[in-house]
Amino acid sequence: MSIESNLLKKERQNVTFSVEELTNVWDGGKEDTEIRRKVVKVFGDDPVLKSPPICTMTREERYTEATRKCVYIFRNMLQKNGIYPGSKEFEHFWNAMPIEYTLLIHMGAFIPCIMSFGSEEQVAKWLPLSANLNIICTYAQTELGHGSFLRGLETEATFDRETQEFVINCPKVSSMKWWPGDMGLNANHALVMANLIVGGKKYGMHPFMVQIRDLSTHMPLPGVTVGDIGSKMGFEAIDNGFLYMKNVRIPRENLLNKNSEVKPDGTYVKKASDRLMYGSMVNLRVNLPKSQAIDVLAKACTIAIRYSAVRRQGLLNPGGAEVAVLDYTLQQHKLIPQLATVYATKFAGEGIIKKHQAFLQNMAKGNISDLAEIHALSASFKASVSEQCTEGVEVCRRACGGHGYSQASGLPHLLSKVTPTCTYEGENTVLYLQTARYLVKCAKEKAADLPESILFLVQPIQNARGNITSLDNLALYFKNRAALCVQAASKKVNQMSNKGLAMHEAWDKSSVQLVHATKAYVIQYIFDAFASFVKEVKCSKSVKEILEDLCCLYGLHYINNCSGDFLKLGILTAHHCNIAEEAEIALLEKLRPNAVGIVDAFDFTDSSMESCLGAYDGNVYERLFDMAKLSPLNKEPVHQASYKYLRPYLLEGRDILEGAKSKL
Ligand SMILES: CCC/C=C/C(=O)SCCNC(=O)CCNC(=O)[C@H](O)C(C)(C)COP(=O)([O-])OP(=O)([O-])OC[C@H]1O[C@@H](n2cnc3c(N)ncnc32)[C@H](O)[C@@H]1OP(=O)([O-])[O-]
Ligand SMILES: Cc1cc2nc3c(=O)[nH]c(=O)nc-3n(C[C@H](O)[C@H](O)[C@H](O)COP(=O)(O)OP(=O)(O)OC[C@H]3O[C@@H](n4cnc5c(N)ncnc54)[C@H](O)[C@@H]3O)c2cc1C
Repeated sequence: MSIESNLLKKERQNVTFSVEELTNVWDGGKEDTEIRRKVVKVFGDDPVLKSPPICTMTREERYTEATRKCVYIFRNMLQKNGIYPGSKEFEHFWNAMPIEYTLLIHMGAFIPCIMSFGSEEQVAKWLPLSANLNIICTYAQTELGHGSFLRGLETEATFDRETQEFVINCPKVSSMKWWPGDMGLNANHALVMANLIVGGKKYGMHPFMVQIRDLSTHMPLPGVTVGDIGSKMGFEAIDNGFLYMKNVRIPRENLLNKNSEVKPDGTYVKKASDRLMYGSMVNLRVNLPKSQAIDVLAKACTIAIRYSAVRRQGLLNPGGAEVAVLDYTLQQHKLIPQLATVYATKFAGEGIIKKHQAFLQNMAKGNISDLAEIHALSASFKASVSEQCTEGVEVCRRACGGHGYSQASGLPHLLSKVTPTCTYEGENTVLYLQTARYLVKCAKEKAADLPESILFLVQPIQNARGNITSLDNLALYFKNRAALCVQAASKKVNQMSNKGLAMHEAWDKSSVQLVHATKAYVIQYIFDAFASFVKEVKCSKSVKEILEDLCCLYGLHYINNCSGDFLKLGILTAHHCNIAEEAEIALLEKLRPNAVGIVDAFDFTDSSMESCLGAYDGNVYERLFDMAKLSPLNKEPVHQASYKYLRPYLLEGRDILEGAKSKL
């Protein structure tokens, strides 16, 4: 056993709580852990799902492998193993997916969209086809020229009464669809968001099913230009695409018409609120953060903490032995708060998923009164989580020194996976501003008219009592700060408008404060949700203590990073800030011996991380060397390029050196 493996073994011997129990808490119960492990094993044992490490493949190979595996999973594997929609196993299969997969937009965005936008007949037609991969469909909303401002989308769907068809057109280059996943190469259909035009009148954005490729040859249909947008910062396996449509005709029935319809005579019938058009985005903002951001940070923490426990560099005691870098307070200060972020966002996110499910049930009964709240909450939650996780993964990557820059560490892949979560599903700034609109409105309401999650905005500020680092007091500081920030931002909008600025100008001039206030609001939500979870969760004392410490650390780390704000608003004094700083450092020291145990509790398999630094056995140096040997550049002992371009000069060098030798 290598020295490094031994070091990790010792770390595990010193853990003071049951790792298995924390895994159960993380999964939502013992039964869930068992089911997740069963599904992960099915995937892990299947030889068809084996591929070379992603860092040894070209983009084309990665796309090909990811598509091959996905088709196998969705057409054969799930069925063969009884993993059906609605089953507990099905809930866990995304956790077990290979490190790269395609068809996420088809399965994760298009299918929910067809359910929320399609009539019963349309769902009956398209759902079985898409579930069986008989059609592959993308969600084509963003255009080259517009992504955030949806009213600016340019693609048109004009009703032709004569032929009972819609004619789909991208009038300009900037109007072509750009970015949708699965669109460039795999999709033969697109759910196109286009401006509906009937009899010269514009009705705004509507969803249309458009066939873009021939079903037998897979060639683009007449009027369709489609392809891959090229290499990006990450997402190498995914065929994010462009789609340029010129006079593409589709039948009238292809307008997804659950919420609105065009009758054969051209009458437009609106059946539900326009806002429901945005429902698909709320769905993704609620559901994607866990798999695309929180789990990604959890993996980065696993890699960085295991590696930091075996990486020895420098001395803590003069004359003593070299120490693991995790023993430095500064390394703990970088990494352990990231663990707290993983826990806080995961459990807060679960609360939002539940709220969204309740909203969907009410919506099915025709009640959408909670839409504004769930939109505001999901928009700011997605923005905050994506930001926190992206920053966290980069902290983890840099905390691994030089090896963190190597693809073999797995960290660059995780960083490039999490970074676009700040952009897709709504650019973060734009989403914060959406929530700000809601908060400013709520701040003017009476308590009786507000949902519980927002009541604190209009209630009197309460003073903290007792230990300033108790979870109750921390929750109070976050609430007070959010309330004061929202009030200050609203006041600024009003002052600007009272000075004679038009409302949109007043809004723009106050937007820095508005976004700041929204961030304060969503952090208080996340902290409060995590603290409530920690209080209520049923588990042993030792696991509870870990969760309480992580929750407290989440709060203190945040407060210490923006203590100026708490001081400025009069919520904390300089004395409080000093106590908070010392309390954070004490918590780091307390959590340090359990850090490896806490990441072990995430229970990631080595194959789900593909990291030489983060594998369970800690054998980092052998793994790095083995991976380097697999580099395609090392296939031959002499690379053709060095031989071809360098050899003439090397020969000169040889002659000079040998000449010098003969003169000696
Ligand atoms: C794996 C990767 C997958 C990636 C996939 C993608 O990226 S797919 C592409 C992802 N792309 C994006 O995510 C694009 C991001 N852009 C957008 O979502 C919208 O264009 C916008 C919301 C920014 C503005 O839209 P706008 O200018 O048309 O609207 P407005 O500001 O005038 O507001 C009108 C009213 O509607 C309300 N309302 C708005 N949204 C929602 C909602 N979801 N629910 C409920 N309500 C909502 C809003 O609060 C306001 O209410 P108020 O105050 O009047 O009572
Ligand atoms: C990996 C990836 C996958 C994607 N997948 C899909 C997909 O499957 N389907 C799909 O339809 N789209 C997809 N997209 C597109 C994505 O949804 C858009 O890129 C996103 O909505 C942002 O829009 P934009 O690119 O137009 O940015 P812009 O809106 O042009 O943003 C540029 C800058 O302007 C700022 N800005 C914009 N509006 C305002 C405002 N009102 N106030 C202040 N600042 C503002 C933004 O904050 C940002 O700093 C994907 C994108 C990526 C990166």
